[in-house]
Amino acid sequence: MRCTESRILLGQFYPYCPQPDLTAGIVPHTDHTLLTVMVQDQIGGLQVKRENKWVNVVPVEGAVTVNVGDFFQIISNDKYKSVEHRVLPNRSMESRISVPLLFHPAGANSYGRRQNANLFSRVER
Ligand SMILES: O=C(O)CCC(=O)C(=O)O
Ligand SMILES: [Fe+2]
Repeated sequence: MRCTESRILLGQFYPYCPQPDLTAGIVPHTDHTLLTVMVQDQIGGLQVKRENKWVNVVPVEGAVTVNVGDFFQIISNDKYKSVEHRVLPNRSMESRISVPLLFHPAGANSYGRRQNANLFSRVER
């Protein structure tokens, strides 16, 4: 499996949201990636689920955020969990920008693991 051959770079723009209580933002999900590496500005809004609670991912200047994706969970046989996350509607008067780089496995249409006692069966994409 060539883990880093398929890459997608996204530029995401979150304008100020005047009615955040009526807006979903980016709904809770896990990334269907191996890894997601993201830079973001200082506005914030990204949250990860930890011990059943939503926790803010506080932006740190010069730092990248790295999410373990679904494929990492699969090939690690559940040792590393794909992180559930969401983005709240932007309450700041300034727009927010994030730039995630998504790393997907490439070169095969389905993936499984060779260890005994796999927790996951094959996954088609
Ligand atoms: O903009 C963010 O902070 C996260 C975006 C995200 O979760 C995604 O694109 O999958
Ligand atoms: Fe995501």
